[in-house]
Amino acid sequence: MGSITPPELLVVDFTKGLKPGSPAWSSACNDIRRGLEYHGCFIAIYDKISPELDKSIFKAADELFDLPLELKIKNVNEKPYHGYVGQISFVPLHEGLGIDYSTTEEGVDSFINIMWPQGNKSFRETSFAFAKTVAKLDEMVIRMLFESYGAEKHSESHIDSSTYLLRYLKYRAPEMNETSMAFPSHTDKSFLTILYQNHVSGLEIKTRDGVWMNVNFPPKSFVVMAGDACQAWSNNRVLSPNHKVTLIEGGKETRYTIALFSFLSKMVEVPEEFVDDENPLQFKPFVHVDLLNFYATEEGRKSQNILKDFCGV
Ligand SMILES: O=C(O)CCC(=O)C(=O)O
Ligand SMILES: [Fe+2]
Repeated sequence: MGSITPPELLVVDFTKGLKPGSPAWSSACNDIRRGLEYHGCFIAIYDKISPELDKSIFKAADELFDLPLELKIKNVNEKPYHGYVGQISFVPLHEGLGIDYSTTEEGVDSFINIMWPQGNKSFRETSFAFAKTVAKLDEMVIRMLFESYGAEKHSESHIDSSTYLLRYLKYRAPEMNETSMAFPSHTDKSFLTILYQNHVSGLEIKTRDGVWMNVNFPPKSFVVMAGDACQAWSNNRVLSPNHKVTLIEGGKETRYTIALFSFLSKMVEVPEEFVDDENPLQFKPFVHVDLLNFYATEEGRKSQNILKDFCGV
């Protein structure tokens, strides 16, 4: 696919009220699919985050990371990479916390009960509103991606079985002589990941040609990225791209990213639409959290091709 990779990330504009069946809808479906196949991600222009919510989500991030470490480490989850991450010697700039089931009141409340037992109304409302709003974008992308593969009959049950992990991610500016590598190269284990950043850039993705590309977020934009589960679902058509975060050396500002990761509570399996004589089935059905559990093992972490090693036919 190398030679036909477009040099820039595709941009899909969701602000024009895409009507299902309209020519603009079909062309957006096509761009979503091309974006996820070529680069494994695309830029979504989506204006449903109001200026107030934009302000309050980064204020919420400040407030959260300012909590004492003893409290932050209480953000634990039996699912790997869902809770507190930080204090890692080779990733010194990074800290993250996760709210599982963030589009449900119970999910947000159980996080708040640990961090602020006395309650925190503004953090609660901000996190919940942000997660719900971005989950709507996730749903739209799923519908459009499935439709572009003629697999639309599977989108409703997929959306019904999606759960959303909201992660607050912080990368402090490097000090003198400190690494500017803020988060090492990896692929996400989610189905989709949707990223929203403050004004500090740093995300890079690796193209199919193996070239690292800086990602710039235009105003009101998100990066929608495929995770390994989406690559498996698509029988390897979609790319789950390697990506990393690098801060500018000498930069003084903190990068915040608010990320929404979608996971499936039903089996991840390749729909029959992807399989024929020319495209034999490549992956066995699997339980999504088992992919995370595999990645948490030494074998999984060392794997150069996690899908093949975990669920390859
Ligand atoms: O901060 C970012 O832009 C990327 C975060 C990321 O890749 C992750 O948490 O998986
Ligand atoms: Fe990631």
